[in-house]
Formats: sequence, C-alpha cells, structure tokens
Amino acid sequence: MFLENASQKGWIEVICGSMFSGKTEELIRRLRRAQFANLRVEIFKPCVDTRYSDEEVVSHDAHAIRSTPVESAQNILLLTSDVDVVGIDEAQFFDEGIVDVCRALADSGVRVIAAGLDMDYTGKPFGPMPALMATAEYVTKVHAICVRCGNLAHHSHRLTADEKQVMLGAQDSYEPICRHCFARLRAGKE
Ligand SMILES: Nc1ncnc2c1ncn2[C@@H]1O[C@H](COP(=O)(O)OP(=O)(O)O)[C@@H](O)[C@H]1O
Ligand SMILES: Cc1cn([C@H]2C[C@H](O)[C@@H](COP(=O)(O)O)O2)c(=O)[nH]c1=O
Ligand SMILES: [Zn+2]
Repeated sequence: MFLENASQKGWIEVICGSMFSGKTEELIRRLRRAQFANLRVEIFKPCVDTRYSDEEVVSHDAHAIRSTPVESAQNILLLTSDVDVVGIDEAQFFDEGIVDVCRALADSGVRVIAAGLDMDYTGKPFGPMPALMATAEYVTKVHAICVRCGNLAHHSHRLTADEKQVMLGAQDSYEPICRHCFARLRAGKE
C-alpha cells in the first residue's frame, strides 16, 4: 500500500521478479493511481527494449502506458525537472548510473517506481537490480506460475541456445519456471 499523496515526499519502490510475473502490470497499476491523484507522472524505459512498442510500456497481457525511451540513465534526470512520480520499466537494462539517478530523484522529493528482472536466464543477478533493491525503501517481488509444474516461478528459463545476457523476447524464447524445475534443467534431467 503506497500513499499517492504522502506529506514527506521522495522514495524508491522496486518491483522485481521473473518474466511473466506481473512486474509491468503492477508498475502500470501504481502509475495509473498516481495519475488519478493528478500527480505529474513521467515513465521511462531503455531504448533497447523495442519488444512490443517503441514508445509505450506494454505488459504481456497488452496493458500499455505511454513512455519515453532513453539511451542512458542520465537522460532521465534531464527529462524530470517538474514531476512528482517517475516510473521506470526494464530497469535491468540500464547502466549502474540508474542507482544514483533514482537516489537523486527520491532525495529531491520524487516517488520513483522501478520494475525489472532480478535474475537473468542463468539465475545471476541482473545489471543494476541488486543495487537498486538495496537502495529502495520498498521492494516487491512478484511471481509467475511455473509452466512445468504450477508452482510459483521466480526463474526465467531461456528456450534458445543464445548465451548473451541480453536477448529480447517473450513466450517465443522464455518460460517462467520454479526453483525445482530450474534445478532439474540445470542437472540435465529434462
Ligand atoms: N506462466 C505465467 N504465469 C503468470 N502470468 C503469465 C504466465 N504466462 C503469461 N502470463 C501473463 O503475463 C501477465 C503479466 O505480464 P507482465 O506484467 O508484462 O509481466 P512481467 O513484466 O513480469 O514480464 C499475466 O497477467 C498473464 O496474463
Ligand atoms: C531472462 C532474460 C530476459 N531478457 C529479456 C527478455 C525480455 O525482452 C526482457 C524481460 O521482459 P519482462 O518484461 O520481464 O517480461 O528481458 C534478457 O535480455 N536476458 C535474460 O537473461
Ligand atoms: Zn516447476
């Protein structure tokens, strides 16, 4: 529960989890509530994320909200001179500078809501997400449903042989799976 209009302003919220866990839906839900409260809201995503749209943040369930694609974290500071709330999607793709940018915004009274993958397909922490989570006041971890067994999923299993950390995709190339299915795959049992 977050107050849309708290008296002491400025903090960081992080929404993390695997793919298909509802990070973008939750981000959009919080940002829409801020818009209903007539707050000035700006939304950013890294310009590498062209998966569903260039200019919008879009969930796997086709919920969408207008956004500004930016090259680097520093661009966010240049575009947020007069805002109350900043939303950031796909935060894992930003450089480490995103942590200082979020901190500077929150220190200056802005509510920052950042959503991103906490782990890559190998199970390693993804980009600036660990530092962002450590810096945030509020961290929400959301879960998908394991497509193999129905448990709660917190891994994003890659279905292709590509070994680069960054590879855009959706159901075509990733599936959400639970700890136990992930371990079985790692052990080569499936
Ligand atoms: N295995 C799954 N578990 C949960 N949701 C799923 C699954 N596969 C598809 N979805 C869909 O993904 C939606 C969440 O999408 P989204 O918010 O974009 O997630 P994220 O940003 O975490 O990848 C769900 O509401 C649901 O419609
Ligand atoms: C696990 C993993 C994912 N990606 C990419 C795939 C998608 O384009 C995004 C995640 O989007 P979502 O909103 O969380 O569904 O990240 C990647 O590049 N590398 C990975 O290891
Ligand atoms: Zn499972």
